[in-house]
Amino acid sequence: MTSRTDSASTAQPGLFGTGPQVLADDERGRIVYTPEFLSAALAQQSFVRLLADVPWQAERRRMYERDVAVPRLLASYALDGELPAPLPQLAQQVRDHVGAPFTHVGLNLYRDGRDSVAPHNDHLYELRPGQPVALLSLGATRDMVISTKLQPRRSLRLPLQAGSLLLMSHATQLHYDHGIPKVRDAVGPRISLAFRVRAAGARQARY
Ligand SMILES: O=C(O)CCC(=O)C(=O)O
Ligand SMILES: [Fe+2]
Repeated sequence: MTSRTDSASTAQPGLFGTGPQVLADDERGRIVYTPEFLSAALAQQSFVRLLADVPWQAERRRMYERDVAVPRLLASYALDGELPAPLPQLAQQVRDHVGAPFTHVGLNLYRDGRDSVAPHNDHLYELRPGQPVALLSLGATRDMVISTKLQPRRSLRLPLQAGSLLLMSHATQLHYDHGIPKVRDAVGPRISLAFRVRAAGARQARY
């Protein structure tokens, strides 16, 4: 059995264009990357405002019977409540583009290359069945690794650029893990916005 690591740039000849790039589209789900979803100016302004204005929280989680610091800062909002600028505008733009009734946004702040998110799928009990997750990236480019859970193995390493939107269908949360690995090289801060349709009665999202 061979294991294949596609660099998205070799797998997708059109990656350097600005239109949507379909990275996967089969029974294991659909993954679409849109590099310049936001204008460079809106991406930069949004990054600066959110970095300054969001009440970023450090959290600890219980893992393997130990309390460990989550290696990034977090915030989350219900989209029908009070939101710091420019979240309402960004949420509307994502909703209009994707056509999904997003209810919540989870924000991640990766302060530098030591911050990360371990490979995971988003918690299914918090997602309305059939609805996608949309990730908007701001600030420094960080790679996301997206790998199938089972054979046949497929793994993508995708640089998530400022202003890009990554759309993952609901099925991808069943069949793939995604994560942002730590990097050794100096890298500036990055913010991601994860738009989700919360299942009725779901408690606070963790991923
Ligand atoms: O920062 C990202 O782009 C990914 C974040 C993520 O996977 C999550 O919040 O569940
Ligand atoms: Fe996630």
